[in-house]
Amino acid sequence: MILEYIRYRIPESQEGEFRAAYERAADSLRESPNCLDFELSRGVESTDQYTLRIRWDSLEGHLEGFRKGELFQAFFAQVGPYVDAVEEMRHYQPTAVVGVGAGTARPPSLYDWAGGEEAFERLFTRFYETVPDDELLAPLFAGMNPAHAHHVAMWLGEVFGGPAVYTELRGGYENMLAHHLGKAITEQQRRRWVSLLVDAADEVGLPGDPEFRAAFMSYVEWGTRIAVENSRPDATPMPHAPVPRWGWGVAPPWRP
Ligand code: HEM
Repeated sequence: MILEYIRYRIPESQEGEFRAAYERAADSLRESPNCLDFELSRGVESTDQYTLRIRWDSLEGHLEGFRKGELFQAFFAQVGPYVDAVEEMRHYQPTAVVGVGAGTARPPSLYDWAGGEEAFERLFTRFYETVPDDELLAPLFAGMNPAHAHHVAMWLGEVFGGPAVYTELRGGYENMLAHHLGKAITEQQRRRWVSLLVDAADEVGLPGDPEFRAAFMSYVEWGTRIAVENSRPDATPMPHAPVPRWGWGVAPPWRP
């Protein structure tokens, strides 16, 4: 990703036409697959100053993709008359100094909302207490590692925004995948796994609010279906992938 800044000085007499020209030119940016986003802002202290900030996918994306493509012609047809008013036109590379201020309201992670590490331990301890009594799941987990509940709690905690302990201590995605390979999990077993997990979530008092449960279930649906796919004898799963980081989706618990 690369940032482009174009700074203009526009006399008051040309301001209206300049802004109207940019409104038309903006269509080319909106249509460009190389453009991530953009904004034109006007100086507060010096109202004749304008800055256009464009985030491009890459320097090459801007110079080769956009500049040499048809969209640029339409763009330039609008803003070309203001070339002489350009004071700076440069690319900038973002640094590691980035952040979101406290003024931007963000909900806590799903991990914190659930109650942190202890909540996931409770959940999977209870869940794996019920598994040996289940006729569909018991055979699959017959030789289960005694620390299995703890390991899956670590995995889920990491997925839901907790510390990356499964990655650090248990080998991340690759190890989780290895445990599912060749298991030939059936759809009935998957459904039962989900159903017992929901029962356990209720029994151990995981938050029951619609927002949390919607996010929780969305991961459980996704994750169990992937487990089934990867467990097929003829599966060719991705050998490497990051541990997913799940969020609230379209229904966070509160809004600014
Ligand atoms: C969201 C869905 C799932 C997640 C996040 C998940 C996660 C995990 C993880 C992290 C491990 C490895 C634990 C370790 O490091 O020792 C594991 C192992 C295993 N999983 Fe899953 N799993 C999911 C779904 C399923 C389903 C649907 C089944 C079967 C119905 C299943 C059956 C197993 C089995 C049999 C093992 C090996 C247990 C052992 O021998 O220790 N998993 N799972």
